[in-house]
Amino acid sequence: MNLVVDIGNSATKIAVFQSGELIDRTAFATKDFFKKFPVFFQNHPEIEQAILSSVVNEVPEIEKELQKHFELLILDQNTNLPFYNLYATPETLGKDRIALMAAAVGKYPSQNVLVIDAGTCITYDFKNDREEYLGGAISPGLEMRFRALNQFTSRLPLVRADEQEGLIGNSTEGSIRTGVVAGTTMEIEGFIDAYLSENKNLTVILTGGDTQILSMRVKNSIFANPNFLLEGLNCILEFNKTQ
Ligand SMILES: Nc1ncnc2c1ncn2[C@@H]1O[C@H](COP(=O)(O)OP(=O)(O)O)[C@@H](O)[C@H]1O
Ligand SMILES: CC(C)(COP(=O)(O)O)[C@@H](O)C(=O)NCCC(=O)O
Repeated sequence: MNLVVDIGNSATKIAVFQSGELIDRTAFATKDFFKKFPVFFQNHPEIEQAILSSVVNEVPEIEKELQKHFELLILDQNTNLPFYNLYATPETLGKDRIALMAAAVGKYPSQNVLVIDAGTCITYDFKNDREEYLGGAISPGLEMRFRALNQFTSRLPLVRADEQEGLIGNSTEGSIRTGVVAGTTMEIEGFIDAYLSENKNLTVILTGGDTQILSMRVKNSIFANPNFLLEGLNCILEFNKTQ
């Protein structure tokens, strides 16, 4: 059994995989790790190996805690990967983006794949049918857009996404929701259309904390999979067992 740990900028996600299948997962604020992890671990004493991916700066205490219990692979720029990394600055590439590309290779080998991760930021990552990772894009996530409008103005309230928003917002809150949620949806559709125009056979995955709200709105054909990153971490762990 494998444990995978993904520390993002908003939340920590942990999951257990058995024979390639995700059998349990949980998510919590990273500051609660030492409260939440022991409870989760108690239910899975069979875990032997673990992988950790983090995009936040300091997690030595979490690393130590995991190393106490498991053989731990810390994902970094030197980890063996099942794809060719052509990013110009691999040393600064987010570990979460590496995991997403590993999932793309593991689940869609020999295909062009665009992975859109709607988390704190929205990342776009592309690998081609020769298993080459080329890069993509980084833009602000939904929560970040809502908070930026509130923080950088005097009069705009902090708004949250709601069930739906129209094309024409007819109130301050409605206008913000349209700008943020419909605007992000159009951004995503625009990126997908642009990638499609250059890559005829393209598989598109949407993942991250805002998968649900955005997958309901995006018109293009996509696979919504909120666990894609966790699955990629498991692929990397398995890949390194066989090296
Ligand atoms: N209950 C929730 N708590 C925090 N964020 C949430 C929640 N539900 C949805 N979200 C959205 O999910 C995003 C975080 O997604 P996630 O994939 O966990 O991000 P990260 O990997 O960057 O930590 C937030 O920016 C927010 O828009
Ligand atoms: C772009 C990110 C902040 C996304 O983080 P997330 O929204 O998943 O928490 C992260 O992948 C990161 O810190 N990247 C480093 C820069 C790069 O990938 O080039």
